[in-house]
Amino acid sequence: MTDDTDLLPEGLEDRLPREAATTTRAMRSIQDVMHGHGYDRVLPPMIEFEKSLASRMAGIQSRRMFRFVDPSSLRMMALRSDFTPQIGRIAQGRLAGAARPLRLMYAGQVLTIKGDGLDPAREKLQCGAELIGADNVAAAIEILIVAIEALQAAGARSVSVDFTLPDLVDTLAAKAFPLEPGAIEAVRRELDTKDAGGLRDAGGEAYVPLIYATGDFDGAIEKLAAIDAGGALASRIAALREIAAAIAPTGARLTLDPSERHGFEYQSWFGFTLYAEGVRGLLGRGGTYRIAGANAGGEGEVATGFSLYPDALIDLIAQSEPLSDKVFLPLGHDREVAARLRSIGWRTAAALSEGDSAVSLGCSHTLDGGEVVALA
Ligand SMILES: N[C@@H](Cc1c[nH]c[nH+]1)C(=O)O
Repeated sequence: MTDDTDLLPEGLEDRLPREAATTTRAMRSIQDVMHGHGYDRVLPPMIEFEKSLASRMAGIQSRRMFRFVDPSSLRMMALRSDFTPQIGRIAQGRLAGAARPLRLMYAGQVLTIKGDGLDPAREKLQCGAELIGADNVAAAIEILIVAIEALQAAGARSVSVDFTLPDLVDTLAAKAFPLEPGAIEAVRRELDTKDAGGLRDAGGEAYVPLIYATGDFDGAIEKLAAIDAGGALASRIAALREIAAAIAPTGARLTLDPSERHGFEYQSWFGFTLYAEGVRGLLGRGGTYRIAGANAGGEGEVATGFSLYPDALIDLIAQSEPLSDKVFLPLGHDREVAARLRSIGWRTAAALSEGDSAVSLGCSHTLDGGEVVALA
């Protein structure tokens, strides 16, 4: 019998021991990589003022955040839907005086009111790293290498990286391919759907070749370079080539979709999406951006970072990860021997009554006269 009190709302779920064990292992592997590259972990709260989450970077929408009035302060609060604005707040707040570049990392859960596209999950694991004070090619290369290594350490196979230029339309519209102010949104929309006819109708004829500059990086970047935008894209193309060459040794497959902007709410000149073989949907996203703050100047402080969303990867690999061994401790066992076993890495499960056995407690081994013996 299941009654209402046993149900969870749509898009929320429990992870049972097997998946939870893989979650712990994968999150640890990811954090070990970020930590190894010099990133320090910070732990922001789950909830904060809506304003500070939504105003830190241009383009953030609080529409998808769970929001409510704080009964105590009577101010509008929100549950975090993304760690990055919180890291920005910390970097611009208590760590405003810390030396730059500042390397911070985070891991935890984020929540949104609605799932994203085909993915109904409203709560997700998110972990990532932010490099604050730099948004140049060197920063982009470091961030990408850390992200790819972290995914590989978590167990992802055949990682692929899709590059994008999040502010491409703004850059081109500024001079090379001018657009009526009212046409910019329409051109962005038609580029999203890759509709050449719609683009022409919206007055964006010059933007049509962008639709075809997609696919495998080497071919697509040639096509992008062939678009004569009066030099407006030259430095970006050179930067993308440099980044691609630098991350080639990771073995990740590279693609380019210069006008892709889904999920890139606040990124600036450089953005990327991460995928892996067998994993449905994206595994991560990142890029360059600016953080607003009283000390950051009118333009904001530059930064580069990435976020991983490892849930789908965990679901894929949990079934094939061996459960760790466990030693059954019979009634009356020697507690010192058991403590010594744990200190060298064994897990133990002790009998509480005569009825408990190695099998009923799910053990792989048993302690027999001071010796660890594998169950037949
Ligand atoms: N937080 C962004 C990715 C990102 C991190 N840093 C810069 N961009 C996201 O989840 O989409």
